[in-house]
Amino acid sequence: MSLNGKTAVVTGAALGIGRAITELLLQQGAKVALLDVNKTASESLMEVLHKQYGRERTLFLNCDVESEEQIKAAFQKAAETFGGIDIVCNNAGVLNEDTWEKTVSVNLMGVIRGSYTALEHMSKLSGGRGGVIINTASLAGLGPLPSCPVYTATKHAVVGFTRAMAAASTASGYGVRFNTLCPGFVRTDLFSSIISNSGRFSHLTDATQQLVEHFGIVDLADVAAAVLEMVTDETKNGEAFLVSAKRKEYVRFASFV
Ligand SMILES: NC(=O)C1=CN([C@@H]2O[C@H](COP(=O)(O)OP(=O)(O)OC[C@H]3O[C@@H](n4cnc5c(N)ncnc54)[C@H](O)[C@@H]3O)[C@@H](O)[C@H]2O)C=CC1
Ligand SMILES: CC/C=C\C[C@H](O)C(=O)/C=C/C=C/C=C\C=C\[C@@H](O)C/C=C\CCC(=O)O
Repeated sequence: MSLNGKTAVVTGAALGIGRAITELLLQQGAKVALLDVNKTASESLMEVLHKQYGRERTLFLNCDVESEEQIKAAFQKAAETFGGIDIVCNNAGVLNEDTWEKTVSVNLMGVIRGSYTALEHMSKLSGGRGGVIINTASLAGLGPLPSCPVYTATKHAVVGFTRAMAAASTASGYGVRFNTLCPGFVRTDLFSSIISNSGRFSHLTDATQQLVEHFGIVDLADVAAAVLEMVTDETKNGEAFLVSAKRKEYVRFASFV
């Protein structure tokens, strides 16, 4: 699937993985609506993107994925500006075991809000033209991160939700593919916050460091490339792409039926 003329919405687009996804989608010819709460970082990135891609193919929308109202307004504005939505990356996420309710609200509920709002615009049953939704989980969506049990729970939930939505979409005829991205450790602001944000489990950060040493640090470019593959390969639906420094593979889940 070529991305020329396609429209993407990326949440958490201002920094880290979201920025890398945004820049790769733009390089591939897409138009991108960048949704984020960090206005300073977003405006700084938009200056860079305007110089590189012009002003017509990007749109920054200040949007907190904890707010249903803000998500709906941002997706509506993106659809009106670019004439529809083809690709959504529900990527915004936080890691904080102290403010764990917020972690759930952003990482899990934000992905659910984004997925359901995206379907309103993309589903062929509601006048959309179909497309693909990529939800960002984590390696912590596949295995336990002892210093971050709530973060781990949100990421496991994103994997399960996304796989179930892929099956529901196929059964319903929405024409929308759902896949989940499971990156390993990536040097971003979120990664750097692990020690200060482990809360009552801060005594376990050594165990996390051992996991970092085991899995290594993966490049942002490799993470973004995995997203591009799941976006452009129209055979991919219900997949979880594990991307670490040493492994890049679609996860094989046990089947009980
Ligand atoms: N850095 C890592 O090692 C890994 C990160 N992830 C996941 O990747 C995603 C992106 O994380 P990073 O790029 O590492 O983090 P980051 O902290 O560098 O960037 C996160 C972006 O999301 C935005 N954001 C945070 N809360 C928001 C909200 N309520 N509404 C809208 N935007 C919001 C931030 O302003 C920021 O621009 C997250 O879902 C994270 O859980 C997954 C695996 C590995
Ligand atoms: C330090 C946290 C920094 C960033 C958070 C980010 O989401 C991240 O990179 C988290 C990584 C968590 C890894 C957690 C546990 C790994 C568990 C192992 O049991 C293996 C997990 C999956 C292997 C999959 C497989 O098929 O073998």
